[in-house]
Amino acid sequence: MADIWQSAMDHAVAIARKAGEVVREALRDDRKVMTKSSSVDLVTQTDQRVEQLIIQSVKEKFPTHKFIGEESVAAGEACDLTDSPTWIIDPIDGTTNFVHSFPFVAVSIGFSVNNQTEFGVVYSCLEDKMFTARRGKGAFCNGEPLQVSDQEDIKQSIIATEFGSNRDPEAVDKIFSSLRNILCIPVHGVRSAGTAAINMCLVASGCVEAYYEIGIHVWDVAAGSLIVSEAGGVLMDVEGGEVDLMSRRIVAANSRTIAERIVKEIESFSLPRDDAPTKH
Ligand SMILES: O=P([O-])([O-])O[C@@H]1[C@H](O)[C@H](O)[C@@H](O)[C@H](O)[C@H]1O
Ligand SMILES: [Mg+2]
Ligand SMILES: [Mg+2]
Repeated sequence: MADIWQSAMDHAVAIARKAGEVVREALRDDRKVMTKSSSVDLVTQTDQRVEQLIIQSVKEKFPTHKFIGEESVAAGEACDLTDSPTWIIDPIDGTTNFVHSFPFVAVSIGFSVNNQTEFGVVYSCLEDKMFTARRGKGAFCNGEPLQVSDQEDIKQSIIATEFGSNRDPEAVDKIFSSLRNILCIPVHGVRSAGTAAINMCLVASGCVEAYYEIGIHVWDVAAGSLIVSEAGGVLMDVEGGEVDLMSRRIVAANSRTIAERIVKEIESFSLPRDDAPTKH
């Protein structure tokens, strides 16, 4: 049977590549930096321009589809995930990297129907790596199949995490306490790419055993989650239950063993959900 979402996925790949060109060009120019929720939550005109480019081109081709876009939500639109086909867009994942020319920046596009992610596309613009996954059909990087690491020993593992843009001292204490616990297991190392989407693609590629973070948003991880699971990995909440993409927290790992081991060391906390009715 033909795959009914194949043309949407092809479109996502084409538009992510185009968006990546815009990002690469913008890196050559001066970047005017603005802030959103705090002085360290950055946004540029390129984030906004790329999001509009993606939304406009999808609207032309799929006029009934819905959107959750990082910059549209920042501008006051609702973050509602219904059963309708919905494109979940992070136009630049790694805006702080982009601002500083730190060379990991991604365009992330997830596509959800009936609350299930059907495909995910993460384009790592500066590495020119196109990560894709279609539900039930595997994950790929530039067309080559991806497979998570088979390392089950946490002491032989590299773990990725991020500090995010939360500077609330209580939250920062918990973030550092989790990091300390994990480092002292001890693990081989801890890494931060500066983008949730690329961290997840590193899990899918087998370069790091796990990635966890509290503070992400649905657009950071919608595409990456499918890429991880289709590469054979697992997703979990930081307290060990089922992952909830609206809950702002995630563990993505090569295996249940590594995910559960990390969960034991994380000092969890909660943030307002992305779909909280009072948030916007
Ligand atoms: O704002 P943005 O650059 O799209 O996304 C951020 C990046 O993925 C960062 O690595 C992560 O720590 C934050 O939690 C995200 O919000
Ligand atoms: Mg992001
Ligand atoms: Mg972004």
